[in-house]
Amino acid sequence: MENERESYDDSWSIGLRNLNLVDSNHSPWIDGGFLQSKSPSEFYSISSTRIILSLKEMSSATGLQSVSLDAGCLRKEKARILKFRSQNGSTLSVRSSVASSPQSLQSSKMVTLKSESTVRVGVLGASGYTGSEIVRLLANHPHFCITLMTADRKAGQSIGSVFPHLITQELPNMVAIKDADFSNVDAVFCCLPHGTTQDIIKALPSRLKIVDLSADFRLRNTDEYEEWYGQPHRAPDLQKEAKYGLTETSREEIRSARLVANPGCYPTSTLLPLVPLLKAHLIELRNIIIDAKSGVSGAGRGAKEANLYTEIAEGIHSYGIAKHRHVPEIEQGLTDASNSKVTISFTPHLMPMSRGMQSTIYVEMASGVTIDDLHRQLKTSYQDEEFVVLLEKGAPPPHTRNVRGSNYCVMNVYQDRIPGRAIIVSVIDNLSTRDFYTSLCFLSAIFSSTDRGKKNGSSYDVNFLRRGYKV
Ligand SMILES: NC(=O)C1=CN([C@@H]2O[C@H](COP(=O)(O)OP(=O)(O)OC[C@H]3O[C@@H](n4cnc5c(N)ncnc54)[C@H](OP(=O)(O)O)[C@@H]3O)[C@@H](O)[C@H]2O)C=CC1
Ligand SMILES: CC(=O)N[C@@H](CCC(=O)OP(=O)(O)O)C(=O)O
Repeated sequence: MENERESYDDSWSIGLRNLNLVDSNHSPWIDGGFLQSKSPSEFYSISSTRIILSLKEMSSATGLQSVSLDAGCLRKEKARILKFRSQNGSTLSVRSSVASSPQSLQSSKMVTLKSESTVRVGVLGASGYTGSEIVRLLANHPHFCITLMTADRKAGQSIGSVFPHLITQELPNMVAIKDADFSNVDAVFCCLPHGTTQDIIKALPSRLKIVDLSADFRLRNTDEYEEWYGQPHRAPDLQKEAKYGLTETSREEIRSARLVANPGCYPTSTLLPLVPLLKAHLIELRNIIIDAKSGVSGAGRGAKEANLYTEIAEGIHSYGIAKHRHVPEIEQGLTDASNSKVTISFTPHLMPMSRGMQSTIYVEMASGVTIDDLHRQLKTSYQDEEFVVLLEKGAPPPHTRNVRGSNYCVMNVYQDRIPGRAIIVSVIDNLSTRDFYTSLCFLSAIFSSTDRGKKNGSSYDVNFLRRGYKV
C-alpha cells in the first residue's frame, strides 16, 4: 500500500506511495493532502464525496477496516467525519484530523507559500514520540516549515533513519541542542523531558515563540512543582510568563503568549469534560473520582524495564496511586474553573496498547441537576469547538481507537445507578495532536506581529491559518 499510487477517476487521485501514510505504529494513515485535484488551484477544494468514492475502492482493494483521513488542509465545510459500509460489509470510518500534504503532491502554489511565508519551526526532541508526531504533522503543512530538529542520543542522524515513516520528507538532520542554529527559526516545539526542559528554554533566544510539551511550566505554583516533581523550579520568572495551553479554555491567552505550557494528557482528558460542568455549578466539588488509562507511548520512547513488552502485554496495572504528578495539574484546572479548592481521587493505569487514553470520571451532580442538564451544558460549551465531540445522549461510550492520531476529545455522560451520580467517559490520543492544535492556535498569532507576516498581508491573517487546523 505504501509504494503505489492509484488513480480512481479522471480528476482525482489518491497517492499511496508516501510513507507518511502510516504513523510510527504502522496504522493505515491517509493524509488529506493525498487527495487533490489535478488542477493546483483546486488543492483545497476536495470534495467529501470524492474522498468517499476513492476510499471505498481502496478499502475493498486493501481490506482496510478504518482510515484516518488527516485533512487539515481541507476547507472546513468540505471535511467530515464519515462512516460508510464497504463492500465486504465492514464499516469504514473516515476521520478528519489535522493538516498536511505530502511534498510530492504539493501544488506549485503551496511550494511558493512554503518558501516565502511559512512559520519556521524548530522541533526540540524530534527523535522522541511527541516530537516525531509534530514532525509528521508539520512536515507538509502549507503554513509551517521545519528548519531545525534536535536530538540527544540520536543527534547527527536523519529523522528517516529513526522513524522510517518519515523517510520521504526532506528535512534537516537532527543536531544536538548545543549545536542548534536558531537564526532561521520563529517558533520551537519543545518535546523534551521535564526537568531538562526548563534549563533549555531558559537559554533559548527570547524572540522565539515556544510551545512546551513537558510539565515544566504547567503548575503556576513553583512550590507545588517542587513537591510533585521532586526538584526546585529553576526558571520561576519564565513560569510566571507561561500560559497553560488548553485551547478550549484559554484560546485568547494562548494567542498572545510567548511561552505556552501544553497540558498533560491525563489533565486534557479530564479537564475538558469537567471544567464546563464546574463552571456551571452542575457538579459538586467533592468526591470527583478519575479512573484513567493510557497507552504505553505516554511514557516516552526511552527504554525502561517497566515498559518492556513482557511487563506490559496481556494485562493492565495501576500506578502512581494517590501521588501521580498530574494530580496538582488537574486540581489547578478544576480549582480555577470553580473558584474553590477542588481535590480529586486520581488513579492512572497502563494499558497494553501503544497509544490512546480513556478517563472514566465519577461525579456527584448538584442538587436538582439531572444527566440531561450535564449533557446540555457540554453540548452548549463545545458546540463551536471543532475538536471536542459530545456523543448523542445515550450513545455507547467512545473507544480510544475512535480518536487515534487525531486532535479529538470524544466524550459522553451517563447516569450512574446510584441516584445523583454521573459517569463521564472521555477519550483522547495521549500522543496527541492536540498539542499541534493548541500550537496552531498559538502560532496563528505570529504573523500578525512579524515583518514577514505584515509583508505578506492577507496570506497570514489568523483566519487563513485557522482554516488549516479547524477542519
Ligand atoms: N508521550 C506522551 O504521550 C506525551 C508526552 N509529553 C511530554 O512531552 C515531552 C516529550 O515526551 P516524549 O516525546 O514522550 O519523550 P521521548 O522520550 O519519546 O523523547 C524525548 C526527546 O528528548 C530528547 N532528549 C532526552 N534527553 C535530553 C537532553 N538531556 N537534552 C536534550 N534532548 C534530550 C530525546 O533525544 P534522543 O532520543 O535522541 O535521546 C528525544 O528526542 C516530555 O516532557 C513528556 O512528558 C506530553 C504529552 C504527551
Ligand atoms: C503512560 C505514562 O507513563 N504516562 C505518563 C504521562 C504522559 C503525559 O502525557 O504526561 P506529561 O506530558 O506530563 O509527560 C506518566 O504517567 O507520567
